[in-house]
Amino acid sequence: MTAAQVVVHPDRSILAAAVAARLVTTLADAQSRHGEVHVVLTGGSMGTASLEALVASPAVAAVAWELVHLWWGDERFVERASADRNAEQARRAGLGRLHELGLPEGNVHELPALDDGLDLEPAAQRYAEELARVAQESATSDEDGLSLGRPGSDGLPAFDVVMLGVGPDAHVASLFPGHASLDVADRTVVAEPDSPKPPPARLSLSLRALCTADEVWLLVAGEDKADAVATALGGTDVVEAPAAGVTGRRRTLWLLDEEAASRLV
Ligand SMILES: O=C1O[C@H](COP(=O)(O)O)[C@@H](O)[C@H](O)[C@H]1O
Repeated sequence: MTAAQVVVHPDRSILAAAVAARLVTTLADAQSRHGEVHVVLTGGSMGTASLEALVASPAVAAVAWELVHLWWGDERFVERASADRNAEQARRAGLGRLHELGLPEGNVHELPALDDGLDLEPAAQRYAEELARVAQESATSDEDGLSLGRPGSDGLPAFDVVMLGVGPDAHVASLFPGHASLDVADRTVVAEPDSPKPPPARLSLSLRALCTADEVWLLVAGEDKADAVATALGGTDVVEAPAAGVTGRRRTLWLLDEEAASRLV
């Protein structure tokens, strides 16, 4: 477990630009060490704003997008084309630009949607299988004995960066305060049938899965999140503030705007 580091930016648009710049640098750096990289995206206000800033930045072309895999930390279990879906919001934020730069369609790993014809639990299982399949492939050597990427652990690819938004109730991904999904330690993907924030049916990476990343970045802007930030960083229990329980193996970064940081002491 790593101690949290806090970086505060003046406002949400500078925060989004700073996240985009940090992502480009972190991925280019990671690629110089091990080629293939795995990033977990977040939905929500800051996830979308950061993606918009990323695709608008000339520096985005510094990443070898053909070697990037994108995952989602959580998803709303609604129809694929619904504007409620984090993946659809990412498409609307300009994900297509990354495909123009070489990101293969097959490297964008969306969580299952309602119209895939699965119930919630089997849908969670299907994403767990997708994670395990790609983890296995990444660890496999080609004919020259070179592996494409790094071996992951426990059915997961080696996540370089996990990005997470934080709700006003201190939820992350679709892990909500007091919910049973927080206790799941034996699965990488959990089903949440009763989210207090609509829509109710959701899928989420488990807390254990999120914490396998090299770097976890919590992206938070706005005065309405100030209490959640202060509570999570103040040492509150994970059951009360799920955001308090997510840490990266090498780094845990809280990237805030001044409003979100306003109640930190
Ligand atoms: O429901 C969700 O909420 C969080 C935070 O969203 P925000 O709009 O309040 O920033 C988000 O990170 C998560 O992915 C999403 O499903």
